[in-house]
Amino acid sequence: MAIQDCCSQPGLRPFADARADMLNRLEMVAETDFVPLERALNQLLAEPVASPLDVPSFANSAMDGYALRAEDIGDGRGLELIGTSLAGHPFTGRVGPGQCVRIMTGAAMPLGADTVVMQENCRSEHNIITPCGPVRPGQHVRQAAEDLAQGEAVFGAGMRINARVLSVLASLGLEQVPVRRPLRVALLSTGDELKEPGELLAPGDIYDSNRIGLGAMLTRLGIEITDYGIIRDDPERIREVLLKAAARADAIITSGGVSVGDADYTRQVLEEVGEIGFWKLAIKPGKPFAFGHIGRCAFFGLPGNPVSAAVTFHLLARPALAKMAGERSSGPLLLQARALMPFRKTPGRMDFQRGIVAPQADGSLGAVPAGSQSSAVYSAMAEANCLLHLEQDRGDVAAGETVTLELIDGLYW
Ligand SMILES: Nc1nc2c(c(=O)[nH]1)N[C@H]1C(S)=C(S)[C@@H](COP(=O)(O)OP(=O)(O)OC[C@H]3O[C@@H](n4cnc5c(N)ncnc54)[C@H](O)[C@@H]3O)O[C@H]1N2
Ligand code: MOO
Repeated sequence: MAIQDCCSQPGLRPFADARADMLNRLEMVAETDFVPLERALNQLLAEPVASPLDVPSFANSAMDGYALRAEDIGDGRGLELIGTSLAGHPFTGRVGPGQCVRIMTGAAMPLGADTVVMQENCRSEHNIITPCGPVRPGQHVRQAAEDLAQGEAVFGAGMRINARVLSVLASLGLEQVPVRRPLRVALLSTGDELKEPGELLAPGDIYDSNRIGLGAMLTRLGIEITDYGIIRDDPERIREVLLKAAARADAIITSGGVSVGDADYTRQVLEEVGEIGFWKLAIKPGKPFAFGHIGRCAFFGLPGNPVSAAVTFHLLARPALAKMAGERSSGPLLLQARALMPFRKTPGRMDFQRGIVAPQADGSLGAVPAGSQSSAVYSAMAEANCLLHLEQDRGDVAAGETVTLELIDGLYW
């Protein structure tokens, strides 16, 4: 049975409460840019989009075959072939009684015709086409405005422009898209032990992995990053950089130096040059996460441990940035799965354990821990495809219990 440990630290802020408080203190940075379609990927729509045209704008065939009049079908008689309609080259005449037109997929329906029969279902002899088998009136015709009608609302403001949204915008013929001005985020790592990949490590050094990972996530969110690199554990230097960054960024994201160690200066400097909204949450990983402001610039101090940095980015900084950017988001889709193995959990902090979830033979979802749950072991995190949400006060999870999780595969990290 799990027991309350001596370090559960009462007074830590519960996750949901801190998150709501943080979101309340943030305002949207609403400026609009017009960008060409090719540069709109990953940006947020700044205005609602209504369709400027009917999509499709003309009735067209869904199959290669023959366009004809449904009323001519039924007596088994052949139809006279009077022309061809190709995609981009419509037939300009009219289909009259007893006539048909050869038509290709995407080609405009000729005047007079209302139905298409696939070529596989027709006999063709000396310019006479005889449909065989049953024909449903109107079959294989894509009607004008079947997808979108002119003036119809297509997307709301704040929609993220992914590849699918981008394709729809292109189908509307839009060349320029109104997008929210990308957020400007200053990114830095703190720590005397940090080296850039490629540099030689002195005893006690490690490579800075947080900044590259956080930068990748920010890039996927369409954010403009100013990279301040690795800042050594020197309060003067940290102060200088934070003030410089705050003067031009909408938000600053740091990693490291937010705990209680002798060289943990980040939070201390924040207190001097800005204000702390909160510090220390009842979450694992990520307990020492710090949120605040330097002037109008939001500040997110992520813990240095790599898993803690990534998880707090996802749970706290990401929704905060979404609010600031005016993104319409419905939050993570939480799923239920069966624990296939026990998960160790100490009551006191909400635990976002890294797991691997997969469908089982009976169709239900089953989850196992993705290796080590240490907040310093990022390789296990890279293996994971989900984050379990284990409530603050609960203890160990027994095999067979139902757990709540969110998928992380295929997102921006
Ligand atoms: N006495 C206590 N010690 C610690 C506590 C506590 O409550 N009392 N909290 C622990 C928890 S939980 C965390 S999380 C860490 C967070 O510490 P900091 O945010 O101050 O981070 P650092 O001390 O600077 O670094 C922690 C760890 O992460 C490594 N690191 C730092 N930056 C990077 C980077 N950019 N890339 C890769 N790895 C990085 C660093 O070398 C340390 O190993 O504090 C606990 N301690
Ligand atoms: O919260 Mo720390 O992030 O447990 O390692």
